Amino acid sequence: MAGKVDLDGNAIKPITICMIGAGGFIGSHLCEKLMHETSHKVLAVDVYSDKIKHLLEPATLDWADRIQFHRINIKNDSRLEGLIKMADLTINLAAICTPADYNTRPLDTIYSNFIDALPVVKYCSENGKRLIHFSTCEVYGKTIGAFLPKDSPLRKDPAYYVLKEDTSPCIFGSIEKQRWSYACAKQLIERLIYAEGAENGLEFTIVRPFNWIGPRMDFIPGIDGPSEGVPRVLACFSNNLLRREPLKLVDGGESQRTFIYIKDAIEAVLLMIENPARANGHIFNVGNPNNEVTVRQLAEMMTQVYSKVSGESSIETPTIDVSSKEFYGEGYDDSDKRIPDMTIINKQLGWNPKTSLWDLLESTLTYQHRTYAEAIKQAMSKTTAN
Ligand SMILES: NC(=O)c1ccc[n+]([C@@H]2O[C@H](COP(=O)([O-])OP(=O)(O)OC[C@H]3O[C@@H](n4cnc5c(N)ncnc54)[C@H](O)[C@@H]3O)[C@@H](O)[C@H]2O)c1
Ligand SMILES: O=c1ccn([C@@H]2O[C@H](COP(=O)(O)OP(=O)(O)O[C@H]3OC[C@@H](O)[C@H](O)[C@H]3O)[C@@H](O)[C@H]2O)c(=O)[nH]1
Repeated sequence: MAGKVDLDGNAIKPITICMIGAGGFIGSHLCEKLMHETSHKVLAVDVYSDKIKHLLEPATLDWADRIQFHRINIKNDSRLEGLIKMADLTINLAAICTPADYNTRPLDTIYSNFIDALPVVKYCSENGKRLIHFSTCEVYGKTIGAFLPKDSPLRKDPAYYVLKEDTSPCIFGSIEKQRWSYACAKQLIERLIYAEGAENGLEFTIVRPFNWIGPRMDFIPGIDGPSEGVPRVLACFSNNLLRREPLKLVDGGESQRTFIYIKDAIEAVLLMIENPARANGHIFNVGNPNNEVTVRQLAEMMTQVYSKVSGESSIETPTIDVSSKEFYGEGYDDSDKRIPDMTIINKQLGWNPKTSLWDLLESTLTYQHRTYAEAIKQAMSKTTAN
């Protein structure tokens, strides 16, 4: 790693990073990248470590002295401030961030995304430490175009749907649509961080991920993680494919998303870590505007790709429609369309995503098949035997 330079040609000095939520999907990929490709140290904070256990043991690995796991719940642990003080940079990924929770556990969602993040911001600000905080593309809510008549030609005008960090409004539904509890809490913590920057000089970067997907995302119900519960769409559809059951399309699967491969997105985060002068004070969209599909198209593509990687033909009825009330319960609502504007990240960090949706699904579903197919077969044959 010797001789690595930043985007301005300056030598990159190894730093210590306090990574909160390091045991999650994004955290596990970021830890991997930092261990494999840099000399930085990581103080990894989480309540779980399963997704990074390959980086923590055995102690003989090349990077054994560069990663330490701290099993800490940041809600109530006095060790947090000490760890932030020991580090040069704090990255906060900890959150409840699965839509099935937003309307069914709104209090936990708001506490997790706002109240629990407050001390992290405060400790960074008081101790003069840099903070990279993970927000979400959900802070944009719905597009302006969603409110135009269905046949309006303006719906085709990017000015009505492309989401820009510095100009797009944040449009949420009514309070009884508790889906927006998450987006609203994330928006308020963004505003607080921004205000700490403006009034107290906090050095911060805010990341708005647009549907990052890949291996280790969420859990497969009944196999790992909680036995009950609804993960995000990649894991829901993977679970259906593995069990040879129809993929469920919520409210017709008409919502649109842009999906980005986790490994492309992690490149962007590493650039932020290693180029503070270019990243501080900015909010960055991180997504792939070229990978847009409706959820129905995603289901069709995943069905095709899974057939290819598993060698199994698809089932006769690959998808079924379900209402959002049936699937998520009362108070669900949805983002209609999410296309990130890439101007700011392009200008500041020269970053662009690379991987097509087909390619990222192929590598991700190969991983899902390899990791889960056997365990699912065994679990299903046990159920049939009982
Ligand atoms: N994956 C995406 O596409 C996406 C999109 C938008 C925003 N984000 C944001 O990025 C961040 C990481 O997302 P992810 O996809 O890796 O989710 P994840 O659920 O896999 O990871 C979050 C991690 O935080 C940990 N955590 C939660 N509360 C904690 C607490 N009180 N103390 C200690 N650890 C705690 C969890 O155990 C988990 O390991 C979140 O803030 C999320 O809102 C992710
Ligand atoms: O089985 C399913 C699961 C999900 N869906 C639909 O698929 C779409 C995507 O759902 P996801 O669960 O991946 O989550 P969303 O894209 O709505 O939100 C996510 O966005 C960014 C992050 O902040 C969070 O990770 C999460 O809130 C939604 O329209 C949802 O209704 C299905 O049609 N069927």
